[in-house]
Amino acid sequence: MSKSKMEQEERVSIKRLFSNVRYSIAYAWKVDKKVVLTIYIAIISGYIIYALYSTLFLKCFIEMLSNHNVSLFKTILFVLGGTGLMIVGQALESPTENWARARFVRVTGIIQREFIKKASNIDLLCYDQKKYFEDFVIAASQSDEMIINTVMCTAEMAGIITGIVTVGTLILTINPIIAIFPIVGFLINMMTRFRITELEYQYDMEYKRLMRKADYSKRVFYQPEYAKEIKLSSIETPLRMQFEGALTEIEVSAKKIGIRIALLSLVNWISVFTILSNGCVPLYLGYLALIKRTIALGDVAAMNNAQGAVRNFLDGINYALVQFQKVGQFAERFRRFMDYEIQIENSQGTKELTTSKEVLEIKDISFRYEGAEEETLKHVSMTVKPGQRIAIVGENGAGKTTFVKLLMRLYDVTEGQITYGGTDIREFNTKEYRDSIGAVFQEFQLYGVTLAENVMMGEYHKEQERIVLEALHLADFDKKLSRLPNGIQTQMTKEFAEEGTMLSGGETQKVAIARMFAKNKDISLAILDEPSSALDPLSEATLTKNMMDNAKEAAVIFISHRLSTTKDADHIYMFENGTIIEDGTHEELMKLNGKYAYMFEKQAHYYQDEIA
Ligand SMILES: Nc1ncnc2c1ncn2[C@@H]1O[C@H](COP(=O)(O)OP(=O)(O)OP(=O)(O)O)[C@@H](O)[C@H]1O
Repeated sequence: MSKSKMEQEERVSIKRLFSNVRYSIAYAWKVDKKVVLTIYIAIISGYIIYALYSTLFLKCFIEMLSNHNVSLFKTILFVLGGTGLMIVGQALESPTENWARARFVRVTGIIQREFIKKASNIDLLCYDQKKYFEDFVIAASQSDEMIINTVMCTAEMAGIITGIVTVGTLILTINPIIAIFPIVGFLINMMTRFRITELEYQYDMEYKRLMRKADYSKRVFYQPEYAKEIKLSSIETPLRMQFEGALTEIEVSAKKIGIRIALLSLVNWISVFTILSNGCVPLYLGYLALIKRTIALGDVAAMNNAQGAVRNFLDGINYALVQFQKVGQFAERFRRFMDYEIQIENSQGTKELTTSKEVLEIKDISFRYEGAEEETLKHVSMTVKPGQRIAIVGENGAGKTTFVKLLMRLYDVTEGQITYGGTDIREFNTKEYRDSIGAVFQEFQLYGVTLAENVMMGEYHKEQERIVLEALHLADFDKKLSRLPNGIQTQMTKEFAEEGTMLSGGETQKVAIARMFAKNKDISLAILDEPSSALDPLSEATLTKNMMDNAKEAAVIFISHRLSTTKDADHIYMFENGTIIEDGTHEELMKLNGKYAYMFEKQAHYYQDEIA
């Protein structure tokens, strides 16, 4: 996508900015009404007091001094009253803001929790959508601060507007022409400031996008799992080039935008605002008082102060508007993320899942990944009966993993239908449906929690000890377990604890397999996507047998590149380029003498050569 197109996509209309700000305030209000209300009351009161003090107070004070009928005592009392009012105003503003910021820590916590809840539940397909993924990353890092800033900046704006109305009323009652000076200055300043903020935002987005690229290379260099390969290969070169490229692009972008911002700032700085306010207004007031003699000295002082206050207020509004624009733009991403309607993961279903073993029917399904040019799976059909052992074989990229992802409803089919016991799987509650499947995928992770939690893939309670030990036993993990310092309570990975245990690839795969054994449920389908790729031959034989036995009457769908492990399957499907090109038993496929037979013989030859 070209850069200008990206910029266009990032641009948020004024109407949408307002709507985003309203959204953020409503969000903060929902989370903590008291803090929002206190901030508004304190900041608005502070501004009203400041407005009264800097205009009306001064006017009355000068009038009292020029009026010989007012006693000194009354004048002192008046000054003390005004000072007291100002102290109250400041006391309201500053400590309240500090209190609110401290209390916002709680609000931040609530926002982060809601965010994590949503993030942990989003559909897998979101990870494939670049735009959505970027919203996700940015919302994760900025959401809480953005909501707090929205409340603060709108409270400031409300306070300033109230202040302007207060001071403006005074100016209008004395001489409305004075009001023109700060307003003209304000309009010019506002336009330049708005453009500056827009450019800063563009730069910020560009910076974040490029830094993600640079950060990736940085991460690869300091994470231990990459260290070995980096030392033994030249992958460092393209990674460094990518890193350098990103940094250079950041510099170019900073330079280009920097010049534009500097020019606009100059206009902003030589501000007509200053010239008008500090030059023209005093001259005009002097002319009215000394030449025309239409206003009193008290009014001159009050008017000069009043227009100064308006100028300060308008300057404040300028700043608040910039903040307003920023928070409105960031809120756009947070909002898009929070408003995303989770489809698959939240699907509650309309049909009850049966507990009896039923037929799984794949009816002419096709699937295309988001943004992909062509379909990854094309018109695939198959019937899987309870207790059957089904093998899926095929070259890399043939679509085998994608197929099992569809069976688990990690994605929905683009065309066709998958039914279980005659019911479309989209009509079941997603969580319940997935719970009825035991799966081991070729990609697995070891998490920075205890071994027991890694096996249970959730909370672990003492009464589950037997389940965990049995699962690890079936996964051929006993030998390693006996050497772990705290048994199943051993902390895995070194993420949080220096004494955390690292496992080998094969050992980690055994833990992943143990997860399936620990599933304390009578599963209806077992999906094994190359579950033994990292295992030694002895472990592979033991574990394959254990997995098959554990599945009992459940159907097993088994993906493997080693055709020696799949040849005993009841039915074998050979995938190529997203379609099934051959299917049958091992004997039938060998007789067919097609692609399967060719691959099988090649592999058999390889094993024999190896043994010889
Ligand atoms: N998230 C994704 N977005 C877009 N395309 C994808 C995605 N995941 C996989 N693909 C593409 O789909 C095709 C099939 O991938 P899949 O992982 O299903 O193949 P496979 O048969 O399991 O391969 P292997 O034997 O290497 O594991 C590949 O060309 C891959 O690039």
